[in-house]
Amino acid sequence: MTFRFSLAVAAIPEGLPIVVMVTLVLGVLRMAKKRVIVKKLPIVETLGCCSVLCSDKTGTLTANEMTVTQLVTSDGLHAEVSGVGYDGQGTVCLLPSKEVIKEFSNVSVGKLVEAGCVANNAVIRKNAVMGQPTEGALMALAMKMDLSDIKNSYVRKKEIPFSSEQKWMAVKCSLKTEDREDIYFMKGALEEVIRYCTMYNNGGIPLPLTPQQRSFCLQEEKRMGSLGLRVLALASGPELGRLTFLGLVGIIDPPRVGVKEAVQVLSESGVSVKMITGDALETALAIGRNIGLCNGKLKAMSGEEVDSVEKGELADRVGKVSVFFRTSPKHKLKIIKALQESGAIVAMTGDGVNDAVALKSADIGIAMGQTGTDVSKEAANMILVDDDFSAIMNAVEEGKGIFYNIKNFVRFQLSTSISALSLITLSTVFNLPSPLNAMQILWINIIMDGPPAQSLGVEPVDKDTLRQPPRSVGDTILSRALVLKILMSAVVIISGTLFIFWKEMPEDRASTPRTTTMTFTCFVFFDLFNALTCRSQTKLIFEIGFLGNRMFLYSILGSILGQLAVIYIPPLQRVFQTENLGVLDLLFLTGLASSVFMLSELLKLYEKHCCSTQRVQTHHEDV
Ligand SMILES: Nc1ncnc2c1ncn2[C@@H]1O[C@H](COP(=O)(O)OP(=O)(O)OP(=O)(O)O)[C@@H](O)[C@H]1O
Ligand SMILES: [Mn+2]
Repeated sequence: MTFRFSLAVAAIPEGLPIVVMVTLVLGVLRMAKKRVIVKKLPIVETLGCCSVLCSDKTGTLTANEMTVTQLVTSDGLHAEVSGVGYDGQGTVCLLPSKEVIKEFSNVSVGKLVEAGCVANNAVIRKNAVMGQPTEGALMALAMKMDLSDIKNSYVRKKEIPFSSEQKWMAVKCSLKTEDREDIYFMKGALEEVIRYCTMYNNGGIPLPLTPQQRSFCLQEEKRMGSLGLRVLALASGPELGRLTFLGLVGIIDPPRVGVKEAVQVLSESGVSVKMITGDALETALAIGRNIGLCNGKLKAMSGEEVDSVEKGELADRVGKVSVFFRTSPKHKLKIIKALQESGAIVAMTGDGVNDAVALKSADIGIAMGQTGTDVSKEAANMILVDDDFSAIMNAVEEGKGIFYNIKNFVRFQLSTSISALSLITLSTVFNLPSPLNAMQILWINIIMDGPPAQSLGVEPVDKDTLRQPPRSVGDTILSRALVLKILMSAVVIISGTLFIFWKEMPEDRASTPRTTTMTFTCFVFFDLFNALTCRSQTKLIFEIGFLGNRMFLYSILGSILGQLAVIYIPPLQRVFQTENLGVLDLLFLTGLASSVFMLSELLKLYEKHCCSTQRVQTHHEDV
């Protein structure tokens, strides 16, 4: 009865859920050290399957530190703006004359900057922006022209707030001093703003907006956009739909440091990075090239196009596109859904309220800890504490590593339990005395589920594994190759142990303490050698190093000492029904048990050799 019971205990891999849990938790802790907060445990593992990373541009790929660097008025004056930051240092110079402009010394530039300052909700205090950085940049521009106080000479009567769908905002004001009619100030994407305009400003005098004038504006917008600038159009007038177009400002927003490298590493490890932005085509392309998206071979798609394409067809097309521009939150969601439909596991990074829906529906939603909005952090299941985009790379590697470690663990555990089970089944079937007694099986079970097994879960994972392409979600842990390897190890362990059992069996076929002690120790040694080779699926022990996993060393050492205690300490001898073994016995058992290790290492060598010749062959075919 006890025997059957211990058998059942041994056969159930109780350690599996624990090791999965422990491995995931340790992964989460390691990621926290790299400044990534994971809100749900299983996300860590999902990261290893991530094949597409969609990213919002502003604030994620770029620093969200916006500065106006140039402007064009509707009557064709160009000016450049110097100085960064929000302390009002810097000047606005007309080109090409380099004439410095202050206040309304140039009416057209003055009106343009005034509109940007009045249609604005940002406040600059102590050299820092409170509000949207885009608006902060326009405030800083006004400060450079000594125009920032002009906002106070108006009373605001109404605001039509900005939204990502609408892509513009406007305010309705009247001058405090005079009792004149109301005036609207509007800012936003050029194609939206210009729809509300009938006139354009020419040196302070409104003239009808001709098609030539429109095309001039579009051309200027493209020119600024291709420099990677975010372009905003400005207008003012007595009524929406009867506005006077004032001009364009170009706002620079530098890419974050390390983004370019991170994009490259991610692409090399099989994660394709895509940008989804609300900005215009040229801006998106310029930034995309700048950060090395898709090696500069960019294919773009607009939000409108996303809407117009049939649902099924969209899934086929989104995979090839790497830049989505002029998108609204609705489009972001559609793109994510289409990518998922095409079989991709999608991660999405974003910082804004407008990214929240997409973050929620992506398989992995990633928010920015410093600059991100609370809504985006709430919707995400992972947060980059320092807004460091390259931390995603570490997180993906962590995800791959964890799957790999769990696989090693499963291999070890299954081969042990299959061996123990078969040994006992065989001896029962052939009516032999039991090779292991109940206590011994329980001891084996402790090794199988306990420290040596658990420490496989914390094996440091080598770079080669991490650079492998993301696995598909359909991949099972127990692939055919793995099952074969497990069976092979089991066969070696069973035959070795049975051999010892047979060799140590006295003539009368009644097993003595020496028989079981030898068999028992043999099995335990086999198990420890098996654990050693299970530390890696592909690498030889010399490549990963004997000392690479400290936890593993300690637990193996502990197991060996434990085993010796069980054999040599009298009270334990009584419990385990063991007796002293000679040094030669131990050496012999060690030699025999190492065979399972040798065999599996040889198999790794062979596989390596095969792989490399195969690679050479395919390489030749490529040529
Ligand atoms: N405060 C604002 N007022 C008026 N228009 C704005 C403002 N902020 C942005 N825009 C316009 O709306 C467009 C979309 O901005 P939005 O912030 O929605 O982009 P997004 O989708 O978050 O993309 P990304 O963060 O990648 O730039 C911008 O290209 C710009 O033309
Ligand atoms: Mn954004």
